[in-house]
Amino acid sequence: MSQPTSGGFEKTPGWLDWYAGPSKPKFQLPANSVDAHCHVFGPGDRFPYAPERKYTPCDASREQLFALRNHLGFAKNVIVQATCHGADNRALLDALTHSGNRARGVVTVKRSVSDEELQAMHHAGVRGVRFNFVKRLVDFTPKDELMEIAARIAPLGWHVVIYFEAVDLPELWDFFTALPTTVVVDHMGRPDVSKPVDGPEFALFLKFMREHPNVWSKVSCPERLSLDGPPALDGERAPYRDVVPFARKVVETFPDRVLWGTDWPHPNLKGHMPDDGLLVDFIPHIAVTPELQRKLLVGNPNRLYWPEEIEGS
Ligand SMILES: O=C(O)/C=C(\CC(=O)C(=O)O)C(=O)O
Repeated sequence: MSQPTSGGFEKTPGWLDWYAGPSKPKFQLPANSVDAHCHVFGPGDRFPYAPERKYTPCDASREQLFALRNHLGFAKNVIVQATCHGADNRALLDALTHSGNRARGVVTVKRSVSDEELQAMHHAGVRGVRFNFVKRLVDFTPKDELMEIAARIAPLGWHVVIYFEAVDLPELWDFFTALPTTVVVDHMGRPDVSKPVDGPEFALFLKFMREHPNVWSKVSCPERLSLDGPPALDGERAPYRDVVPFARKVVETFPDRVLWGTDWPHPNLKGHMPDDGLLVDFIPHIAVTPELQRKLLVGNPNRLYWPEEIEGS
């Protein structure tokens, strides 16, 4: 079924819509599990896509996200601002305020954001800002602007989410290691999984995490990182084998600093659109014991995004 893009927008040619009718996962998520990386897109007629965007997606509303959450068995979501909405966080904030305290957010802001706006975002459930360094997705923002934003959100107890590709880590190292907050890396810093897991490129990423205890990683997006699949489709029980050693290494080396998310609605995939139920079934391949699974899906995300519930318990 083709998904619409409302508001007079036209999807980027070749756009793959999110997968309607995902399977029910066989892996039963532990109680209070968090999908810690997902997005909402529009709908374009209510929340227009940003003029500076590099792609136009199909709509993916909060109602559809929350239906997927319930279908897969997650209790909560962390909604991350995607670049197609630029620094206009209204779709995300609308989703948070309609989540019944079951969603937190990570926004994109400019240095012109006011303290009052930051406070209002905090009240809505925002707990982080995202700095995106993937060149096909964003125009360059000067590092001094980003550092200024990091300094302003630090007193709110927020963290910084960073998105970059593995080859760019050396150049970004000094900036990342100077950030004054918890730092959460999207998708393990996008390793090139054709390279060895014990080779120098991934060793640098592991060193980044080992030497900086404030750095966390999402071990998400095997469907984005995999080079030879097979895709999580048509009941495939062992997808994305080439990503498993990388994600397992991070989960087992840093069990208290890893997060997992679906990345629904999976922007910019080219080859296939995964069945999100089968993506959940990927989790036990990378977190192989119940204890690792509980940390990845429950303990870590709740500590970062809902600490008040843990303190109050
Ligand atoms: O969904 C993701 O995490 C990855 C994205 C999209 C994105 O980050 C964005 O648009 O902000 C990608 O690699 O195209």
